[in-house]
Amino acid sequence: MIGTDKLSLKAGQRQLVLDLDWQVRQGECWSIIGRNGAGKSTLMRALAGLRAPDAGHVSLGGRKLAEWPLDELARQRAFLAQSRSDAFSYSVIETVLSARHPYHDNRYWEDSDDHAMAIKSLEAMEVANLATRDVRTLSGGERQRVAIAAMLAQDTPLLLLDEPANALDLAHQVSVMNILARLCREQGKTAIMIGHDLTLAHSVSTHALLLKGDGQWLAGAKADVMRADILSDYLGHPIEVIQHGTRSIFIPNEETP
Ligand SMILES: Nc1ncnc2c1ncn2[C@@H]1O[C@H](COP(=O)(O)OP(=O)(O)OP(=O)(O)O)[C@@H](O)[C@H]1O
Repeated sequence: MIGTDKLSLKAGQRQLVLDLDWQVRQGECWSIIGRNGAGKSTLMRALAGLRAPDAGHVSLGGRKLAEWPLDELARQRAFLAQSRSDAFSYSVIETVLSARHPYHDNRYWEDSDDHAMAIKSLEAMEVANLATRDVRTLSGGERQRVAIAAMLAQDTPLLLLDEPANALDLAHQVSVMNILARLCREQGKTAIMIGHDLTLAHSVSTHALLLKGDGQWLAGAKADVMRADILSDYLGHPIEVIQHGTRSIFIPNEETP
């Protein structure tokens, strides 16, 4: 589906990711995990084709990202950025409909398919009742759910999400993550998401990519990678995993004085 070949990413002189060889297959749901500044968003932007690699390359469907025409790429992947600012007065429904632009070819206006998809996505995110509201009047969590709805409305095979649970209350964190996991499981979508909640990441992901922030990385099935010893090393803080029925709960250990 998407993969990297000897991908290197730098921030100034700092090596964030070095020689990343990584394959993500259709239907998989990956979490990218690392401490602040480790390079997660930088990698996500490179996967979306919004940032050029410093070395190596990203491939989508066996073709280098740089070789994809932008309109075709827009129908393959949707990207949820970590933050957004709304400079203009748009309604919620207009915001979601504008995300359907890659399907318009030479057409200016949306058709009933676009409307149906937009409403379905807003309903899935439980914000259909806000359809006529100005996006600038929404709360942080409501705005985040509209942004995720806009992403779902694009109906792309690949979903790239930078901290989708940001600003969401507990119930919506769980429901949004479950929707993403279900899209992968039942519709064969592929999701790659960044998140800091290890318990939530473990419950919905099939795989994890850990970044240390100095170039080192580790990728694999969550059972192999999301282990207390490995996470403690990558996150620079002792972490304990507690089994609760079938669930794994990740808690940071108290530091001894
Ligand atoms: N244009 C830039 N110039 C210099 N440093 C940059 C630039 N852009 C990003 N960085 C640095 O690169 C590092 C990686 O940033 P990135 O946003 O990818 O981290 P992250 O893992 O997503 O962090 P967080 O968990 O805080 O969102 C950070 O230390 C950041 O300050």
